[in-house]
Amino acid sequence: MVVLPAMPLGVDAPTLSAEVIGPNEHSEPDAVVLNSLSYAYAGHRPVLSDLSLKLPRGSRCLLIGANGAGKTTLLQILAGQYMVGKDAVRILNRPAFHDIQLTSSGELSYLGQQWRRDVAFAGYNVPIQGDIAAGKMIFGVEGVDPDRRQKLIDLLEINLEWRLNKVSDGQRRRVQICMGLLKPYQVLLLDEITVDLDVVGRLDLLNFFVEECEVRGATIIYATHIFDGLERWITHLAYVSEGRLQKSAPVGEVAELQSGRKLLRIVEGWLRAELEASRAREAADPAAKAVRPGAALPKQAGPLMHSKHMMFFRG
Ligand SMILES: Nc1ncnc2c1ncn2[C@@H]1O[C@H](COP(=O)(O)OP(=O)(O)OP(=O)(O)O)[C@@H](O)[C@H]1O
Repeated sequence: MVVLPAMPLGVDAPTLSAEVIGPNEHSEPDAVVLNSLSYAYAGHRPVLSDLSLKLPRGSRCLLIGANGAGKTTLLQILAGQYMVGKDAVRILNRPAFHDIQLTSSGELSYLGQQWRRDVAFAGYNVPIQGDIAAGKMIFGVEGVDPDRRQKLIDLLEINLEWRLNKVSDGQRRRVQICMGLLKPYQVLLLDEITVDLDVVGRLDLLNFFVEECEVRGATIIYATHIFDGLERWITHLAYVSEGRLQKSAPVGEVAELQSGRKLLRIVEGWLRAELEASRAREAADPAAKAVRPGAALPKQAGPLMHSKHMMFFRG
């Protein structure tokens, strides 16, 4: 079945002409599955508790939560950087941590905080502060489809002569994004990657992601605090609060999102309600602060530490 693409951001009419595929149109297993995932850092209370989620291929999921809610932690777990049970996190029906091929092949790509300092590509991190030409970095990646590479260079308006130690933050970020997208990933995890881009660059990139999902069936999870232009971009939403997934659903099933209100205002309402509830709880019982998700455990509370979860980190 052919499904018309979502209307690209910033333009008035659909521009994709290729045959496209929407979420749920594939017979393959879900691209991302969480089964009662819980996670605690060493010496801390669980930051994530009992998270379950299913994202079909082709979906674009917005990951929402207040500062410290656990978005980065969740993306890093999905990226296979922390060891969790083989069934707790399945990417393309494979265990995220244990199946090293997922990242080394580029099928699973994570553009996150470490990546904002370096370039993470197919599991390797390359420092990006040196006096290197953008073209040398981009063309240095082997096994890349030349058409895809040129498309990304054009899309991101990259000048191949740029010296990476002498460009602006936004220009450097464009090169990083290009590097991260060169291989045709199946699952892409984005942690606040568009903060430095100007509005046109950001909207063009978001439209490119729509095409990636609808034409290739790629799946994207995007954690951000910038909601401009995302109302028509997202297909699914996941809201993390108090260590749990408070909402996770296709956008069509989230009543507030059908109201026509700006996403910014809707999320503001959720986060303000969360903050007020937390303040009220802690005013009634000051000890509640000590049991917040992710709070440090008292030193003598060794038996509570979930140390078997925390011994392995793949940076
Ligand atoms: N290495 C660590 N050791 C212990 N606690 C950590 C570690 N990294 C993060 N945390 C804690 O885990 C919680 C979740 O952090 P995380 O970075 O995942 O949140 P976030 O939702 O991405 O926040 P933000 O929106 O500010 O980026 C926070 O309380 C944080 O202090």
